[in-house]
Amino acid sequence: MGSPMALNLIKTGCDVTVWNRTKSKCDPLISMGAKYKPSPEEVTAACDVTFAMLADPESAMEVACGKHGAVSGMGPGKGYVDVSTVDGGTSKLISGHIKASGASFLEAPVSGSKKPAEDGQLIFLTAGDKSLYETVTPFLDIMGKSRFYLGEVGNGAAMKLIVNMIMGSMMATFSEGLLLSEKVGLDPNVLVEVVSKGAISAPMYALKGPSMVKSLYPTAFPLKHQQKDMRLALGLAESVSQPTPISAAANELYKVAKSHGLSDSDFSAVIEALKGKVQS
Ligand SMILES: NC(=O)C1=CN([C@@H]2O[C@H](COP(=O)(O)OP(=O)(O)OC[C@H]3O[C@@H](n4cnc5c(N)ncnc54)[C@H](OP(=O)(O)O)[C@@H]3O)[C@@H](O)[C@H]2O)C=CC1
Ligand SMILES: O=CC(=O)O
Repeated sequence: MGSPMALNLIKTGCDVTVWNRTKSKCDPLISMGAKYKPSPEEVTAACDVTFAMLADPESAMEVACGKHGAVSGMGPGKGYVDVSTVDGGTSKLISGHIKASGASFLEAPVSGSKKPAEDGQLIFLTAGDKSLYETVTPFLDIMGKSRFYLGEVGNGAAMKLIVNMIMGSMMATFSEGLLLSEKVGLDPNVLVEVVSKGAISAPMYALKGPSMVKSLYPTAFPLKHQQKDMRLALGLAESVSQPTPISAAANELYKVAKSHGLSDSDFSAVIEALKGKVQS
């Protein structure tokens, strides 16, 4: 996600400096004009605004607050925008460290997958320092099609987790429908078409249904990240005693799919967890 987002900034003429743990993934961006720094600390020291796109709460914390992390290069007048999908608690911790340096913080997880990231069509769910939100609006508008400012840090994370909790459950029940249709002698491709015509139509079903029928799961949104989001959303629900039995059941399916080696496949591979025999 970070690569296509950075690429869109570069293409529109922004002065972009990049870092990634695996340096080779920066090379295409460098060849497009990005500068490179060898640590998060050196990126934040060199830039007015830094966007961070990391896998999960642990990596977001490490890159922000670890040795040679982003916080070390921050200071008054600078801004840190974390676009990773993490829980509100992690976001608040990172915010606290960034703000202690005198800098501003915005959480801004994104809705939309690999293709929307490439096309500059992401949806930003932001919360935190309003002045930083206003400063980075031109950049958000390059990388995305919509943006929401949701108030205090934690609200952006919560919105993102709720959206992905719904998405994960939708994908799980869609998988059940595809397999059931096939078992009762219906063509699952026709089911995809029928669904696309009615009130429950969703771009996700039309996009992923045909390849799911062929047992193909080209990765847009890795299954391991969908399961992470289900887990974090269930934690959020637990914190306010909100029953979420359907999402809890769906989460179990993603865990089964992970245990069958499908972590790096697209999250639509959750359908494999419902088959008698699991592909690897
Ligand atoms: N893919 C999608 O469709 C969407 C993803 N998201 C969210 O965006 C985030 C990124 O997703 P995506 O790009 O798909 O994930 P990837 O797994 O492709 O990328 C994860 C990134 O995190 C880095 N990373 C992981 N662990 C560490 C660590 N310990 N220290 C430093 N860097 C680390 C990786 O570095 P390295 O290259 O070295 O492994 C890589 O740059 C996730 O939070 C995901 O939930 C949100 C919307 C859509
Ligand atoms: O987080 C995933 C997405 O598609 O949005």
